[in-house]
Amino acid sequence: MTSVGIDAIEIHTGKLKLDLAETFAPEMGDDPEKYTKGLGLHASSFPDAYEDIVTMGANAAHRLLERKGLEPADVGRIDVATESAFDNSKPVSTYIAGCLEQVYDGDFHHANKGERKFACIAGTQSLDDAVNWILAGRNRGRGALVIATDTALYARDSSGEATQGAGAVAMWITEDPDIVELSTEQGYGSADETDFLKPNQQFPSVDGKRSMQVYLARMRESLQDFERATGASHPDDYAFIPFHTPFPGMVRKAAVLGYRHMIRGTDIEEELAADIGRQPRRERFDSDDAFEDAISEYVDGLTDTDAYREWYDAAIQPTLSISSQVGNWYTGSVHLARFSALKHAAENGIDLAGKRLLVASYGSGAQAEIHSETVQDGFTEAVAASTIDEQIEQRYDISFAEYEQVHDRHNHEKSVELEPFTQPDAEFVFDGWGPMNERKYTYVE
Ligand SMILES: CC(C)(COP(=O)(O)OP(=O)(O)OC[C@H]1O[C@@H](n2cnc3c(N)ncnc32)[C@H](O)[C@@H]1OP(=O)(O)O)[C@@H](O)C(=O)NCCC(=O)NCCSC(=O)CC(=O)O
Repeated sequence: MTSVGIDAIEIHTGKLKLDLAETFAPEMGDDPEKYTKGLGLHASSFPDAYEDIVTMGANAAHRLLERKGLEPADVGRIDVATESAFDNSKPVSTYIAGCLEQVYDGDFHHANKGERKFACIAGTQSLDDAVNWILAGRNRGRGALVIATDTALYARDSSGEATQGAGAVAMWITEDPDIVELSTEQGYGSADETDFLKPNQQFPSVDGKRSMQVYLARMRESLQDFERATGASHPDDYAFIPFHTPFPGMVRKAAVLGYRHMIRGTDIEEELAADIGRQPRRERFDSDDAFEDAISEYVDGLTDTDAYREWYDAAIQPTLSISSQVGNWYTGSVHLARFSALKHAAENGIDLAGKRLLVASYGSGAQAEIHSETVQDGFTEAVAASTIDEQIEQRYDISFAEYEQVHDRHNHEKSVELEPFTQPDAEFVFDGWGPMNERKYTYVE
């Protein structure tokens, strides 16, 4: 069967940085370790005054096309995933195509453009659409540009303010890809939930604690569904497990439950039995509550074992490095997690070619999806070309007063002017409003 997957990835972070421990925590009256240790977050990225979901997506896509030497004629689809759209009709992909047409001779009139919405999982769904389009043989030799772009802002003085972020991930989907090939097997866990939603409002209504439970429940269902297609999973099957990462602390909770599930009935469970016993089995308990208590106790013990720690440090921790510096990018978040892991492997000489990743996406409302990916020979070179470290390093570090202005600037209900903190350089910028209330963009040399 044709090998289809991700051939190139480019990332654009919002150019401003809010330091959560140094700048945000003191203003909130919080211990900085709530952020760095509890949530696992050091900083959030924010868009500067001239940035938004279109500029971030277009700049990531432009760098990708340039690096791969691609022209508009090579692109058969532009799929944008976002939950920060500002238009209920005209998709963000048309704005991004309009930006790119300013800098290329050709146009994208032949390219199918769309916008996917299902909270954070829409990025993975767009990837899926692109892969299926190629597998169906409808691409006529063209590739698909998939762009996940979001500005994750929460209402001021809400608890979600701790987990904000902004940026875009552009992915190039082709046959015989350089980075990863996607499995055809997938598992889903999907239910009508009200954990996090934005009913015609910019900032989410979110029940943070409940959203954590919904995340874990849907992840469990999707892993079970995946295993119906593939058979039981074992921790040794996967080099890394990139999760959707609203904040790294969420992944910590999901990882230990996934590990418990995967070791049940295996050699690892047997080896750990002397220390922490075997996993509680439901049939041995009189009530659900008693069973749940026993599971909690087992999971607490499991978290402290060397076997678990070593697995977590090798398969999970490397997926969190970018997220911990930039916060939640919603649709882009799981794709940052995959990229962090590949970057870690490339930088540490880990030979991943032929090894597999288990990619666990999630979107509130709520759905989880799990599939596997096989890393390709060209991954090291593809990942080494990224400028994400420099971008993170070069962000302008905002004060709390500046943060308040930036939040207002990007609040759709306020029209606040703001002097940029950074200087645009060879990139697309927001350039005001057109006569039909459309946003306008220019390329700054
Ligand atoms: C994550 C939050 C619930 C955190 O809420 P709170 O502000 O109440 O924080 P909290 O008190 O629970 O503390 C957070 C963690 O830090 C720990 N903690 C607190 N103080 C600490 C200290 N001094 N040292 C070490 N750890 C500390 C707590 O025990 C807890 O970990 P522990 O919990 O281990 O005890 C909130 O920020 C939030 O609602 N964020 C938005 C979440 C969201 O977007 N959900 C949707 C996900 S899907 C998504 O991305 C959206 C989509 O799909 O579209």
